[in-house]
Amino acid sequence: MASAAFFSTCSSANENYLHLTPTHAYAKGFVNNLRTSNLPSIALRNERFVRLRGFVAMRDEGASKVSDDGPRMKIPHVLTVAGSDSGAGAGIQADLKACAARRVYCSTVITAVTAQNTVGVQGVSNVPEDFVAEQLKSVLSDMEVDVVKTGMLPSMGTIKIICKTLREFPVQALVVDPVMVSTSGDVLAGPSILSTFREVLLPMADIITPNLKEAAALLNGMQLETLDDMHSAARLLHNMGPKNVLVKGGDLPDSSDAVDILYDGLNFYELRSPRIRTRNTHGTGCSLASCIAAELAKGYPVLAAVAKRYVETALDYSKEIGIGNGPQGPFDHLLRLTSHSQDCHRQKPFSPSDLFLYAVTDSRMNKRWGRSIADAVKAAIDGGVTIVQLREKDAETKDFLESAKACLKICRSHGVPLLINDRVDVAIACDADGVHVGQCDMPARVVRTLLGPEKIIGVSCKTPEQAQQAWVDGADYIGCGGVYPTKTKENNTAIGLDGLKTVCVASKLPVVAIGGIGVSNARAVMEIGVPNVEGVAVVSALFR
Ligand SMILES: Cc1ncc(COP(=O)(O)OP(=O)(O)O)c(N)n1
Ligand SMILES: Cc1nc(C(=O)O)sc1CCOP(=O)(O)O
Ligand SMILES: [Mg+2]
Repeated sequence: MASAAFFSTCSSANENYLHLTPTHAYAKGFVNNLRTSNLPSIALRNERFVRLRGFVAMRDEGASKVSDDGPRMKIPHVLTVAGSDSGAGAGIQADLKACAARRVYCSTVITAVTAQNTVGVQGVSNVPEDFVAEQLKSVLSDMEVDVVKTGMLPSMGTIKIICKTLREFPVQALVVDPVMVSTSGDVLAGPSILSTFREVLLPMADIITPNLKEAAALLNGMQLETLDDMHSAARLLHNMGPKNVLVKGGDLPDSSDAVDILYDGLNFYELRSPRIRTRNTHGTGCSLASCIAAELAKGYPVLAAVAKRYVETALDYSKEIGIGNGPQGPFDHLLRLTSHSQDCHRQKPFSPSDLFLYAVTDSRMNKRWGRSIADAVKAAIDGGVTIVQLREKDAETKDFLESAKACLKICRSHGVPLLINDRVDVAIACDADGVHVGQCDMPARVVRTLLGPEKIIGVSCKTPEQAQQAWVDGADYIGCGGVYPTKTKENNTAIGLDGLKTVCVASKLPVVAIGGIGVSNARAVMEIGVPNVEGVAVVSALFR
């Protein structure tokens, strides 16, 4: 039965849950209690970002405004300044789709219009520089842009106008994708702009994202053929002024992996992922840069923002689509173009906001209530949980697999991801959305190899070092706890809110807090003041 304390929480939200099952009602109580605390968390993200970037003043708009017509939530906003691609695989069109996929608003300033398809670029018409300036002013003077991302900049004048306008309307970050040559090999910005690029734009950039050809062009034709060459290029480009350099090694010969090098002036990070063999790679550079801009706009630091996984997933997903007859096709940014009839049976791409209310099942608790795992999961989803993990420590493998399949059906039909605790074999067998592993389970790096780029991987972490390793291993999020003492997991040390904060600050991945969390203390967890706490994971508060 639901407790009196619970109902007092609910009645404060003016809702009557007496007709609901306890799990359903408890989940609703969480959602109501946390929903209001999510707004400050967005505010804190923006505040932290401003601090990270070294700006003295907070933007005075804050996270949410209250006007006569109700509250207005601040939405992360990227402005892309780039060329239009009539084939819509790259340029402005790719940027819009990538930002939409990352759930960020995207406004556009068009610098050139290209007649382009999967064969190549048939024509280019530059937008007059004055009109680029006018578009920039229209957007920046009115809308609260967080991050500007640049793509095709066809003339020195255009580059100078952008830099001048950004000095007048400063934003939190500038992402520069130094587009010079299209994937088809057509020149989009000639050598005449190189010096302006180096001298004016690069010093203002928070991150630049050249591929090997672009890095070579910026470095006067330097040969880039090995990983060592990429390290040297990143260092030399960093000397030109950008705060971070991402040299993309997709074109590196003789490499089975796609390796990018990120250099922040202090450390090199080798970002390695399996090379995805597909013709549909047109627009990957624009999309990755937009994705980075989108994550920066949400408040993530640069290292976490370099979300290669999104582009990998989209490429992997789009291998079979056939658009156009040329050698390089566009990919499916929103993962919506195929499997029309089975939309509800396909996995959605992971979003950190999925972690908001994370239900972890417990076979003993379900048994005590005499209900199946699937019934428990259904009730939790009806109550508003945003992700489910099946943690069935006592179940026989065969029964676990059957339950997992039943739960997956329910979860997919509600758009809620389903993860499996510990058992990678069960996850593969039922095609679950991912796996959650602890420090004594299969290493996340091995799990990633087994599950591929599309699946969600979570790792339990109690220390900053473990959080760093989870990121290196290719996890999507970390579970951090126990925040409070819990009876659900034996011999589990509680790290408290301070311990949680220490791990979150070190983590480049989104975090879900776990351990002893209930309706009464969930808000305190969400409000610890770090931007990457995305939600709370609970067992007994939902299922006991
Ligand atoms: C979201 C989340 N965080 C942490 C854990 C704990 O995982 P682990 O340390 O592997 O312990 P067990 O759950 O396997 O006992 C979790 N399951 N979920
Ligand atoms: C499964 C689990 N992992 C933890 C960790 O600290 O990693 S705490 C925990 C149990 C959480 O259960 P409850 O919500 O009932 O306290
Ligand atoms: Mg485990």
